[in-house]
Amino acid sequence: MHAAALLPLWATLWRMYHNHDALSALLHCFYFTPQRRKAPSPCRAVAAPTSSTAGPGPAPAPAAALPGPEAAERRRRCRRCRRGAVGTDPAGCGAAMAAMPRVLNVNVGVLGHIDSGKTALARALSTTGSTAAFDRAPQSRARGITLDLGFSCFRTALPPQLGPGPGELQFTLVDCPGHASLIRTIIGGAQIIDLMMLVIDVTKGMQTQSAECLVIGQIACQKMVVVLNKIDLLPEGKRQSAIEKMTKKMQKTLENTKFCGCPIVAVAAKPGGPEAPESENPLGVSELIEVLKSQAYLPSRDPSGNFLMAVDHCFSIKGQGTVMTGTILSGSVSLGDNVEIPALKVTKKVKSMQMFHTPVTYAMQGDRVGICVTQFDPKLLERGLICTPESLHTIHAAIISLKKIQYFRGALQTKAKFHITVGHETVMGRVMFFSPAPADFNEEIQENDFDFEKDYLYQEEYLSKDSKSSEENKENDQSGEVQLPRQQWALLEFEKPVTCPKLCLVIGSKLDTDIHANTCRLAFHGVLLQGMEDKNYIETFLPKLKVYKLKHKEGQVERVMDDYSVIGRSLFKKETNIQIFVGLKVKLSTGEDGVIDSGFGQSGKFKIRIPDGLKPETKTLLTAASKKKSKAGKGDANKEDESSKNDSAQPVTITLLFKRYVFDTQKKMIQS
Ligand SMILES: Nc1nc2c(ncn2[C@@H]2O[C@H](COP(=O)(O)OP(=O)(O)OP(=O)(O)O)[C@@H](O)[C@H]2O)c(=O)[nH]1
Ligand SMILES: [Mg+2]
Repeated sequence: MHAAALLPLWATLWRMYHNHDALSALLHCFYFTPQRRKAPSPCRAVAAPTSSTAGPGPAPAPAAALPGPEAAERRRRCRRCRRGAVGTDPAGCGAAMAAMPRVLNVNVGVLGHIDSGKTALARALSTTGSTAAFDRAPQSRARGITLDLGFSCFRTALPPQLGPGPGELQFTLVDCPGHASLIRTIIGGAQIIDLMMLVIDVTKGMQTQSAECLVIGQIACQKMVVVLNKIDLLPEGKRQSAIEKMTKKMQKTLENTKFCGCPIVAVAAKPGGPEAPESENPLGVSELIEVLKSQAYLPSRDPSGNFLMAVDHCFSIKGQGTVMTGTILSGSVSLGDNVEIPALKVTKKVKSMQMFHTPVTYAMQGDRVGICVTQFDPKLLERGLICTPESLHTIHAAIISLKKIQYFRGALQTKAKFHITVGHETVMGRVMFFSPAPADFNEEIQENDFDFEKDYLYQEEYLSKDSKSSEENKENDQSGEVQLPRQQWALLEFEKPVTCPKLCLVIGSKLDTDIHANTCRLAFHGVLLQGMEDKNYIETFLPKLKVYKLKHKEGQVERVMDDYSVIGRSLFKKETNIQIFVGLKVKLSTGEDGVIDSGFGQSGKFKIRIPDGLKPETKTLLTAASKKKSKAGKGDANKEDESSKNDSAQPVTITLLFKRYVFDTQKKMIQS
């Protein structure tokens, strides 16, 4: 056909390209299933999420139903992706995107004990690696271990569970270090993954850091695949039976975890070890890829909220600017947006972006993206967070909701210091644990809120089945059962301020424990509910926190004064200012209610008023005791003192109960 004859057709297609509805109509004819073909124009009614990043969460509202600015924003985004950025559909134009070859991205963490072969496995699986992947950094090479997160990827065809249509699935592998001292980096890595591979050296089985990685996975990750590596080291004749034995062992280990029943795959990522030639083919890798495909899911992604990205690499490109690569943890980012580097208090405009080596104008939660800015020295930021300006807060203290990690052997005691990972930073911090008031032990868990109106009970230690106060509680409980609250909290006070998003993950650990001790260093995990930005939070913020200690004092009735008053002792010290206790209610062991009336004498004794009067039997009891005492004391002045010191000699005890709020500057005593 003559080229000139093609011109009208080309002009039509060009017009269609600039007319969203017409283009989708054309694409529908080629690609869509009958059900989808019925979908209305994508700009007016948004189809179910279909992009690389949209998840199975609630379907977005039709743009028409949205308030003015939001609908306008949708249309604006639609125009952008129509320009052809593959896999960048920001939930605005689902139908058009569904027709394009999609690239779905799933982030897979590679975690495990040191030397289990994580990097070898990442290398065996990947087709592309970032500059720092596969231990290419000089420091890593010199030490022969992974020192930082390494990123690499490979692509496969879309597995059936990820929907119909043309497309590819990209697995981004996040190779974590295994060395115990690098656990902070491992925690950071685990927070950006959707799926975890726990690499186990098949000749060794679970090791200390495999267990720690499993704990981190339980906290931060939804799905897991166990990879038994180095099967080439098993004697060929016994290989299969050894693999089966280890598989059973692992199944048992995982029985009580959320990964119970997860797939277990045997491989040799680098048969023959370091000296073997590169040409030696890994074993079991294609089976592993099939298992990974079967486990892949569309993680729930949300473009709303503030933009936050974990930057793992920063470099300059001559003539372009500085590129920061990383994973978007929340929200979304568009060309021209301002982003802040909070650690440096610097704000820059996004000049260009790339995803999967393709220029894009928009990216959202879960995407791996390179963001280019100008006039920024890459040496200033090797790793860290970037975000919507002023969306992160720098805090000196925080209230978190927390749970003890069951494998942590020590007690969690108030005033103890822990290494606290808040989001992506780790600092030392002191903790104070508190629980609901006993009447509220069974209250529903408040996931993302903290109620400052309520009263909370101070705890010397986190309450668990084996904690000291639980033991006491068990003794006092008639059924002998430990009563534990459904939710507990802690106040964290940091040694230096940390910058973090709201509601971020918090992990408390004892990283100073000997790394050769076979013990879990991770102590608790939780969610940050309230950060305190004011440096003077002790004066300005803490008084709002109504955590109380329950004070319990006991003394004895010394003698009866009259039908409506008794003298008490042994409740206060000689030097106590009894005046501040005047008016507080007490209870006698014989059942009468009393009120502290005044001090009595100089030795800490006091007078109690009994508004309803003493019972006759109490009077008899006390009079008999006084007679006995005075008989015993006759002729020996010291003996009265002796007997008054002997508590069991006194038949009637006095109990004083009151609350004192820990952060009340006036130290008021409160009784209900
Ligand atoms: N024989 C054999 N050796 C392997 C295999 N996979 C890894 N290795 C060797 O095990 C050693 C450790 O491998 P790496 O991949 O660096 O282990 P790693 O888990 O990444 O180590 P860290 O990141 O430092 O914790 C290297 O000498 C590898 O060559 C395997 O399948 N078979
Ligand atoms: Mg490694």
